[in-house]
Amino acid sequence: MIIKKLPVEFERARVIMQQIEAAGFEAYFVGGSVRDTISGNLIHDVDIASSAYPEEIKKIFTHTVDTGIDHGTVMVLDHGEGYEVTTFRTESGYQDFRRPDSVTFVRSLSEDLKRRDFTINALAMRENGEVIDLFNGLKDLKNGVIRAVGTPQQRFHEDALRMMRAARFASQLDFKIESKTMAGIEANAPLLAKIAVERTRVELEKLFLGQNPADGIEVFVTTGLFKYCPMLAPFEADLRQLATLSEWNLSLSTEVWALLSYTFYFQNKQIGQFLRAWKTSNQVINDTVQIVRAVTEILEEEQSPMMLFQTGRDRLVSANKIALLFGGELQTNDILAHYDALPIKNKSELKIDGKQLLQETELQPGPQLGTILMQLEQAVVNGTIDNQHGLLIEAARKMAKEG
Ligand SMILES: Nc1ccn([C@@H]2O[C@H](COP(=O)(O)OP(=O)(O)OP(=O)(O)O)[C@@H](O)[C@H]2O)c(=O)n1
Ligand SMILES: [Mg+2]
Repeated sequence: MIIKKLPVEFERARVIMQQIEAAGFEAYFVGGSVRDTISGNLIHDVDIASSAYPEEIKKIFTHTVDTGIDHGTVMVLDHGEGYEVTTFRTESGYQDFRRPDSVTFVRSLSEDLKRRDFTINALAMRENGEVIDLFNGLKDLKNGVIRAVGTPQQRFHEDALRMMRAARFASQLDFKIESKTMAGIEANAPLLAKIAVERTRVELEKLFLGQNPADGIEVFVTTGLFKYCPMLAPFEADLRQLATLSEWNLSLSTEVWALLSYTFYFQNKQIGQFLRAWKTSNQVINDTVQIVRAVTEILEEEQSPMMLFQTGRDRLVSANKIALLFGGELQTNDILAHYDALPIKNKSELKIDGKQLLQETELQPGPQLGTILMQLEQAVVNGTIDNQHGLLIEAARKMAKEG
């Protein structure tokens, strides 16, 4: 097979490949970009594999950066773009199921391709668009099949994350996993526990953000992979329930965590524990807490002004996506119209602050000051006091007297 019209990302990289070839080495496009081009999807990063050793690549090009020299990767800089060129390699001695003990550089493309995870990811392409298909990857790509290269057991022992990748590709590409590969995942699922949680997290997020999350989740649960992920083991039934949902619409990783937290009925504290176990950022934890609370209110059709205010526009959009998955009936636009009609959107818009309260009323520094500020904010958000400085001072004096 020859791909006649290459995406622009490849066109730009061709010059690099031609220079490597002119120096007497081989160079191929490999990995996801080849797979995605053949199946007509957009590509994001172009990976190049070469028979040249890193030192040889560095002699060919003036501008290079050692981005992963130990693994054989050098970045070649060309007109402001960077291209990762990785030497063909085999990896040996996978003691811990995740990182090879040593990387051996080789001169042969087939040695390199046969240690890749799936046939659809083991395609290579010359700079002229000619596809090299040593493992029937093209057929699997056409038929929508995820099949390990060679023996599944070996591939998953080399890197147990590949089992999550299989579930992720099932959703992302809407492909089916071939039966021996599936059996290999079932048999080796416990090895996933050895993988750094950050790596697993990325795959799980991609799974939920793919074309067919229901099928991806089905694989994740049926193979037992979920049992070897932080805090998911008790939730088989809930995960299965998720696999029955349709009209998937998530687009942000935070939405994935909010969906899971909502599904498992986690309270704020549990959301924190859950997401810390998955090593997400504090930002994701905060957003998730707010989104889950909003989903609950939206589904109960009681959107209080304070909830809208505290959730904020972007998180309301996320929350309603989750509510819609669970049969919510509110249009996102209607919720946003309510939000947009709030008297203030942000604390800083309140026409009073602590300093002014101290200067213009008899209030003293201390907890009462904070309480009164909060009550004023609530009153303005709920529309019971207009956001005017004089009115707020007056209300604060009254609160101070009553309090
Ligand atoms: N655990 C892994 C990770 C990657 N690869 C190989 O390295 C390539 C590039 O890896 P990566 O960019 O992580 O994945 P892609 O398949 O390119 O998918 P994506 O589109 O998400 O980048 C893969 O296609 C595959 O050939 C592998 O064999 N085993
Ligand atoms: Mg890639």
